[in-house]
Amino acid sequence: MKTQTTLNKGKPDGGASDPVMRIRGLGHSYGERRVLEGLDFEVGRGELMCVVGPSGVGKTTLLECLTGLRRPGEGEVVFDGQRIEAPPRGLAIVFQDYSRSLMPWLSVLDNVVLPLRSAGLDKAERERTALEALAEVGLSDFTGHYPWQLSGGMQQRVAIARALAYRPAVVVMDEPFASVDAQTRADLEDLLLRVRDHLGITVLLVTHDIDEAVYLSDRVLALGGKPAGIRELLTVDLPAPREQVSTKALPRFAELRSQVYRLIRDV
Ligand SMILES: Nc1ncnc2c1ncn2[C@@H]1O[C@H](COP(=O)(O)OP(=O)(O)OP(=O)(O)O)[C@@H](O)[C@H]1O
Repeated sequence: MKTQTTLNKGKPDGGASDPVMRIRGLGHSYGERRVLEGLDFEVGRGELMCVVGPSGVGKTTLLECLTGLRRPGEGEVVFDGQRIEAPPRGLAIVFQDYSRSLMPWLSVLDNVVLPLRSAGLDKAERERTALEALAEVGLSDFTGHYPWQLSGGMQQRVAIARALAYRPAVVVMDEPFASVDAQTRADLEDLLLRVRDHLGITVLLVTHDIDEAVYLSDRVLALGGKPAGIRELLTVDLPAPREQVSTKALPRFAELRSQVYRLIRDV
């Protein structure tokens, strides 16, 4: 089992000691509009990195380029030694809108099983893998329910289980907790930290919430400027394990929070 204390992969030049993703000279334009320019950084294996920046800066565009959903205009993204041209196996994506990502006519179990059909597993293996992933997110007692019978937070846990069932090396999440209430959000943040520690996966997460970015991250990637580049790749040197009340009460948490706030505000 990995612990958060071993997961601080940052190097001063934006590199990582054991990189799972390398981003080199990444840039992108929509027509004449230049959105991203000259991004160079690495994501360490097992690292949790949050991407922050003002609205419209290019966070989603960056995630799309990193996952192979969008081909960047310039530069390259290398995942486990292979240049990404399309969404690779070993990389799972979780979006904000769980209500549109789950199939309402399928049970919780079948929603998690569905994408495993292309994974070359037989029916019994698919079910076993899906049940393991549902246990990981604490939903073993709800496998026969339908998504519409669950709360928003539980539905997002199903979406996370579906991503985990693939046994990905990297999970990419775009504002995954933005549509739930504050308490559920805190619970899902802690679930993500537990799952990351337990499975040793790498997580890249876009968020507008500065507290969330500091609380979750090993490093925070702050985007800024027009076109956007890396304003800073900030190492979060908070002790592990993180805990909602005691971690957020630390003076260092407040310092880091102000630092990230300033990075986002001073565009
Ligand atoms: N498909 C597209 N075609 C043209 N312009 C786009 C497209 N997608 C995004 N843009 C523009 O590119 C810029 C960056 O958008 P993006 O969605 O990546 O930013 P963001 O930081 O994720 O924004 P937000 O925080 O508001 O979600 C914005 O100005 C947006 O209007």
